[in-house]
Amino acid sequence: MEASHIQATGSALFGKKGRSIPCSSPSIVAHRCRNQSFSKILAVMAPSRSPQRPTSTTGSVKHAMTMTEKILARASEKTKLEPGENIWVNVDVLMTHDVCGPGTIGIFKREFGENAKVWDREKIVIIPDHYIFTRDERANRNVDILRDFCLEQNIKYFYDIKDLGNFKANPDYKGVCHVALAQEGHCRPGEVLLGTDSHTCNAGAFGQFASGIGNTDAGFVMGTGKLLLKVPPTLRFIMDGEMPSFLLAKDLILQIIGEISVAGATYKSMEFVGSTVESLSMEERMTLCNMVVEAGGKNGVVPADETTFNYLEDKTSVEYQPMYSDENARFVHDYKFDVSKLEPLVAKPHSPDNRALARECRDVKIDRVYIGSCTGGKTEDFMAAAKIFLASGNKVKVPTFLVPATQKVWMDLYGLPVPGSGGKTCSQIFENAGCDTPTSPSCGACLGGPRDTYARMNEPQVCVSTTNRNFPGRMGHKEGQIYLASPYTAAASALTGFVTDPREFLQ
Ligand SMILES: CC(C)[C@H](C(=O)O)[C@@H](O)C(=O)O
Repeated sequence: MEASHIQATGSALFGKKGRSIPCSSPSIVAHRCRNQSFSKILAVMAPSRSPQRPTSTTGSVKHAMTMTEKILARASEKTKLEPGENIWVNVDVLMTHDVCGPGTIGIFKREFGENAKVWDREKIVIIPDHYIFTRDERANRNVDILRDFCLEQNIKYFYDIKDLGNFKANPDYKGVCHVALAQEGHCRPGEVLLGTDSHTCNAGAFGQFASGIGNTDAGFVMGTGKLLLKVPPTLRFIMDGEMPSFLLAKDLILQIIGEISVAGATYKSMEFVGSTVESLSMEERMTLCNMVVEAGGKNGVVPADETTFNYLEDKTSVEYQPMYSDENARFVHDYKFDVSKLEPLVAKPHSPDNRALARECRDVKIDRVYIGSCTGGKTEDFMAAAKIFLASGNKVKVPTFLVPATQKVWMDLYGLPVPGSGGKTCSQIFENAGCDTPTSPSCGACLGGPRDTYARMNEPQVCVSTTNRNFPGRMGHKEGQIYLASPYTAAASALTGFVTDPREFLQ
């Protein structure tokens, strides 16, 4: 098979329990390596910036490729390809949710027939998450349509919710699809994940090619497992320098989008490298990749490393093969950042590239704070907010809404001790600070939703939010004003009632 050339020197297979199998000759080496320790193999494999690291290359090294190109080459059974080429890609995972699932299913049935079977019942992941806790009948019906379809097709991964009154009574229910995909082990290096949601790019944090697609494309994938894709050229973002204690990945991506604009990466891959990126946790890498689409990017990728493999260790038993850019791969442009010099940022209304320093917006009086969504509703996002509340010891001055992304995040808020708090959980710290009680996990008011959605902006208010978009009307009211910010900045702003630089509380 042509694709085996891509697996040459320095690439590796990872499988059950995180074992890596360098595959310069896959079958032979896989066997030989079984006795090596995990850490020893990683020393050869992990994409450290040391010059000794062998880059993964194509069979011939004559045709250097970026990691995105390599993933797409493998998925299209080619040895090489060029940006701009149209290729048929074999999809590893297709994700859909309650907003786009019914449309996708409708197209699948129309094009393939009422009695057609999906291409692979184990590769389709269906996650109700958007408009869940609402009395809106059409929204409720969307979830029913997903349930009927999953039953009919015997879909293996359907994270259902039936009891809307108590999310905990639904053990299968997860919450926000992008976070659930990661937590449930569907994000794997070297694979192709397509989803009917623009923030599907979130999974690029795992070194996966992950991109949002429309319902028509998704209907086609559902029937065939394939999609015609144009190979994107790659922009590289090199982030070096020690990350100051008052910054989070949200600041990094707001910095980038402010730099290149909301159209700056249109139909391009964004590859994030550098010592700062390597130092980020998986959740922080997700925040970085999640907002790639806000710069127009087709996908974002972080090279998989020990942090990735450790995260995946207890989450998947599927074998995967990380891909890494060749040393002489072609990048359209390199953007370099000294992260040690950056400051906390916000994106002012009404565009994610309307960048400003948080400290320069101290005169902006706010009405509320929202912490949640695929971008800013993960466990570490809440831990960060709790750190600020703990440091201040004061109460919030504006209503502060907390929407955990998933059921697991919700449990973490009630179960994990916040470092340096003497054993307090996030939920206790939030209660002491006077925040609203963390609500049921879902996309919540990130994109407005039906009028009865928790924390929806039904008035023309000003909100500091850890979400991803601040377009007019995004969180409800069309005259609402949204300042996108990190969880640090959001918590600091909640404490003062103005847009606030978190250094006011962290130093
Ligand atoms: C509903 C869905 C199609 C949409 C998206 O694709 O991004 C939503 O998740 C959003 O964040 O705006």
